Amino acid sequence: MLAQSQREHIDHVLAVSQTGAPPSDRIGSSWVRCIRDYGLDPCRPTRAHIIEHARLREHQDHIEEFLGVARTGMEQLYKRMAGIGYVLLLTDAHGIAVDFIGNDAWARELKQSGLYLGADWSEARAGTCAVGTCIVEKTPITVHHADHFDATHISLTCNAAPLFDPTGDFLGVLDVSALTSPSPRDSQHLALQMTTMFAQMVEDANFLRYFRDRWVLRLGSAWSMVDVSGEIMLAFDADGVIVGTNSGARKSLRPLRGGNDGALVGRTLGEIFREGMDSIWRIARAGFTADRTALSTGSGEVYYGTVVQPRIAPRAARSTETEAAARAPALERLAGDDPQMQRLIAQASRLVNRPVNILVHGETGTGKEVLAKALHESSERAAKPFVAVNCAAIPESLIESELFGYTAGTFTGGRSKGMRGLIQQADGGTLLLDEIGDMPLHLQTRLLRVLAEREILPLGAEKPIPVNLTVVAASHRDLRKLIAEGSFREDLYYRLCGAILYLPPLRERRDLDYLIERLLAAEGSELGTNATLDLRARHALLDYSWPGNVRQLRNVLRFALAVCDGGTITTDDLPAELMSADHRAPAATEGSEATRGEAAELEAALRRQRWNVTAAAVELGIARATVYRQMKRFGIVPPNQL
Ligand SMILES: Nc1ncnc2c1ncn2[C@@H]1O[C@H](COP(=O)(O)OP(=O)(O)OP(=O)(O)O)[C@@H](O)[C@H]1O
Repeated sequence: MLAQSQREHIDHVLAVSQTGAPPSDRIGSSWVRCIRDYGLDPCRPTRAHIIEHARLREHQDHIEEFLGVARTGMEQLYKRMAGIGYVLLLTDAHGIAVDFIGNDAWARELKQSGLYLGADWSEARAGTCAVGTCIVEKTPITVHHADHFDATHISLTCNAAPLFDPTGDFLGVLDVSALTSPSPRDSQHLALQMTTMFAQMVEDANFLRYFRDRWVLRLGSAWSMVDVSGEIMLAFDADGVIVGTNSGARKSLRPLRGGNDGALVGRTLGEIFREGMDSIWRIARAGFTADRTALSTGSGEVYYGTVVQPRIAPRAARSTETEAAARAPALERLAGDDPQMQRLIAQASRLVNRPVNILVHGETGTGKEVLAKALHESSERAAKPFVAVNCAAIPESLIESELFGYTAGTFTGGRSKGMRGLIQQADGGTLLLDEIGDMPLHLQTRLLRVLAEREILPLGAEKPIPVNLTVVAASHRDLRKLIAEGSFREDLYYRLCGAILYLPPLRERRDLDYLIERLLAAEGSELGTNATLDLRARHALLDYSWPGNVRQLRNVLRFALAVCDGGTITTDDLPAELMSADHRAPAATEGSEATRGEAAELEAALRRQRWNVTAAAVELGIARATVYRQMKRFGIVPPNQL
């Protein structure tokens, strides 16, 4: 039976929803959304929905590392709010309560009202509520008593503030709620302020954890408060380039020149503050005890700054000349005179021997493994092992034992003896995890532990074994997209990408000539022959769009060297594909985009099927002959034939 107050509430919601609400009325707009967009019916009040334990675990797993940081903040906040009857919820971006602190004495009532672990407070499920509406609006909000859409919730009062991750992506919501409260909305003013303040503190703690290997410039408008509550935080590298910003920085800072787009990452601190980099290094050197230096922005704001030092100090900033001298030959050899590659080599040189994990991103065949190897060879770990694991090539059922190893007796039959896993084999050196996007979710969790704890537990073992390695992960897929789809763990992504290196596709490189010469010499010496290209053949190579990137170029040259007559490669020695107008480099827009997609899809299927052409043909639903034809067209060669 509905109470009189609930019936009146339903009539009110229906009336507002029919007349509509101005956009400035966040509660009314949400009511309209509930009916029009989510098809919720105010006449059918529904109890809070608590998801089952296994699903809750999945939601928690996705933001495991963040949960640890948030918990500390929540405990501090709870100490202040418990005495006045509030409980705390932390939800993920979907509105699922992944952490909760409340008074056990009211556990039953809290669970019934949905102020509990596992409750689904998305707007689409629960109607207008602090968490759900905060997720839509992305600003702090109080949803008090009859502001709620669903008549079941009108005795609750809830205050919510959004949480963003260090790259500015929405992460979840901090919520402070009570089962009962005084009627005036104003009674919630302080609770909302506290919620917003602690959300900011949790976000900033997460930011400092994430950028613990970087310098972080903290700024505040009050001189004496900067150390304890820097409102603005900017993480930067040895060149003063901004690599991360907190919400405060994104809200308040703009570049001195060149626009209002607010994008700060990638710019230097000198482009934001009038004082330039020298002042900032002075603050960094001075440490906590010395005077804070004032920094002013383009809009005339003055902030006081302090610099948080990296956990392990990266090398000090270097001038461009010493930088060039410091470049390692193994990295230098990767490219000729191409601006994108030169930038990448400079960036990679700075990463050598730094305690950061590196993520290499690039299309298939662009040289991700070659780059990882060059990083390894340039490092002080060069004499130690370099182990490359292709996560897409190992069948899912074997990845775990291959990576982590197993003790004797774990398996029977051929594998009864026990084996050191690939991670352990890379101990002291570098582990390349190629096609990391293909790693199954449950192994991502185990890998995360290896990276966090620096130890592994082989299958069947009782005690973990310490490991010391540099991890380079590589992918041709957009990992952020995989995170959004739920197939890649966000916390693992953050662990892996201490730095991201983007390898350009071959069609964008201006050093094709250099690569042709290098590969021709390398392949020639391997085949015990040498040959030069005639003019037409060289033009054909230079004009082609190379959907299979450097790998395809290498295969084409190897083939040409093997078949050419009399030490000269002519167009007759090149695949017909290179002469077709479809693949001329200037036309490398939409058409070749599709072609590259095809090449990548074909290669991925072949890897999944361990280069069994028949199985790949079945998977793709095409004839075997077509697979062979396309392999030839894209220059895809099985590893054992390279
Ligand atoms: N800079 C380079 N110089 C010489 N050869 C290169 C270079 N980059 C790539 N190659 C050659 O191209 C081929 C593909 O390189 P690699 O395996 O590193 O690419 P990848 O991006 O890791 O490919 P995938 O995405 O398929 O794993 C290899 O045969 C490699 O030797």
